[in-house]
Amino acid sequence: MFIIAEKKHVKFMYLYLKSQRVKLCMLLLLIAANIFLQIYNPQYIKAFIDAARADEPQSLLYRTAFVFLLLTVMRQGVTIFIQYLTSDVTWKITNQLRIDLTHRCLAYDLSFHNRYTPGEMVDLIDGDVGKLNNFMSAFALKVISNNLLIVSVIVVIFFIHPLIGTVVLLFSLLGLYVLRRMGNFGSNNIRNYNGEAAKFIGFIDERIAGREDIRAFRAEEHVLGKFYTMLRSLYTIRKRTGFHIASMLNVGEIVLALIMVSVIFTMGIIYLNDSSLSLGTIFLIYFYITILLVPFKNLVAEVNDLQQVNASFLRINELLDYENKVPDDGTVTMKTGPLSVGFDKVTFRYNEAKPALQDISFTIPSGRTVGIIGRTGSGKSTLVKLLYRLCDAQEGTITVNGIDIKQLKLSELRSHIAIVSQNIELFEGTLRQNMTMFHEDVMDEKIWGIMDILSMRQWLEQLPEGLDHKIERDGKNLSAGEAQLIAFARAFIKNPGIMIMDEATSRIDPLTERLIGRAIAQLTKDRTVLMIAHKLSTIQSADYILIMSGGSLVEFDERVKLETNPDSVYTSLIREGGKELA
Ligand SMILES: Nc1ncnc2c1ncn2[C@@H]1O[C@H](COP(=O)(O)OP(=O)(O)OP(=O)(O)O)[C@@H](O)[C@H]1O
Repeated sequence: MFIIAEKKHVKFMYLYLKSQRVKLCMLLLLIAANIFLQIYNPQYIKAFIDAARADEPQSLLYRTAFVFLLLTVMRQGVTIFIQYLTSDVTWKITNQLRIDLTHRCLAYDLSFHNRYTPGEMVDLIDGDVGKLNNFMSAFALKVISNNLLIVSVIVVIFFIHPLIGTVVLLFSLLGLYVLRRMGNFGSNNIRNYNGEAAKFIGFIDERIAGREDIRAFRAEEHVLGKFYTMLRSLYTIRKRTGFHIASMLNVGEIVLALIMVSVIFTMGIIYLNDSSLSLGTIFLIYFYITILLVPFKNLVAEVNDLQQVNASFLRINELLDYENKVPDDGTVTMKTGPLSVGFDKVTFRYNEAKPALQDISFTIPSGRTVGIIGRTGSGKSTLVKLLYRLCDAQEGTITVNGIDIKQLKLSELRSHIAIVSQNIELFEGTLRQNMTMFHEDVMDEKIWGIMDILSMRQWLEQLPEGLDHKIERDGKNLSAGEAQLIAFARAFIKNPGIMIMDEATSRIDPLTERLIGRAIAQLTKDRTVLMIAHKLSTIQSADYILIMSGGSLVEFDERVKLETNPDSVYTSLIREGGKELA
């Protein structure tokens, strides 16, 4: 009845609290000891006052005062230990939650990533979990202690004087009822605020990442205008929320004041006058009621915290409950080496709009290279996204080595595929870590061998720290071409059965492109390769040609056959001198 936390929070926390049950039991024992000391200690004040009024020997007074002090110090010791244990447990739990959320963000499909910007995800994993951490740290100390303390104090007052106990109980119930009602009221406001705040962070994140284009195309005015509009909307919601919190705190204070006035000043004076209670006992009741006021005030503040945390809970739950459209329930494994790839009547839509891919069917035999061409937006990248299951097709089947890719565990499928694209992501770390993607078991000799194939030895040798060369965040201290060569090195190290090259040489100058032509030939040897290209010259030695247009497959056949067929789209492209397709 007194507990203000909601059932779903308790259930959610239980899932994470389970792993810390031993420490939690210790925590509960310590809280009980703390409350016992808090309730028991004032008895020595009563004993002291009554002994002083009864002219008891001074030694008894000293002894009573000493025990009171000793118990007070003990209580402080227990409180410090509770605080230590609480933060230890909550950090462990919330760190686990952070790991779970990050893991899910990485695992979720493309439509999830369409919905959340990176900034929003950061705000959720860091901001919302941080709020949860603060709440959970306070939970043991405030919610559990306060509720237990309220119950204990009321029970003790009841034993001292049943009528005063009943009045205190009634006021407490009224106060808690009001708090509960108000608690449900504000969480929508706070949820709105948090959602808008996350969007705002996402907006700043995106615009700062694009600062070079913003400056180059003089879009500062638009950015500042949007910044201002978003801040205004945040301010309006915050003002509404602030008013709600302030009014709630005031109502709490009024209820508390009512208890004070009616119980202590009225009833206390009456019973003192008719001598049915001693001064020590009246002081004891006064002391207990002042103890009671503290948890009450805390609970008022807690309702506010709880609203904040309720909104965070909702957002975290939304992320945890997201139905991943790429379920990872396959079990089949595959041999290593080149693997055939088949699409059978595949249709895929990103949203309700026109399908990005429609009724696509083709088979690439293992170890062969297919050059994929088509105009911008024709669906080439979507094709490969489906192959490594960034999203799943709504219709049709995709197979690798004759196995439906949904029957393979995601990690198994992806371990057989490497991608070299024009947008390589580099991470803060060493060159070695960026090439091996943090796999520490890759030997340096292997990396140097790959550098030779990519004609990068000279470049690497002139770096003072060699493979330990520090790459700055986003690879800022590398040129776009160097970054792309690192992407090639990654693919060589992974040594996959299927290679995807999405405009892989677009950022490399023609001389380097020629130099690494040999490397590409080696990289594509004994593998199945899907090579997306905008230039016909890039795919002139491919085994197969696949031409896309508006999400449909226009042509798929062996290159040699298409070249000798005067009616093929491929030959017409060559005839038109269509070296550039996009
Ligand atoms: N994440 C996404 N959400 C919604 N629609 C998308 C998404 N990615 C691509 N599309 C749409 O799907 C269609 C095919 O896009 P896709 O990126 O596959 O084309 P592409 O042939 O690879 O183009 P390009 O040569 O420019 O890279 C386009 O109309 C595009 O607008």
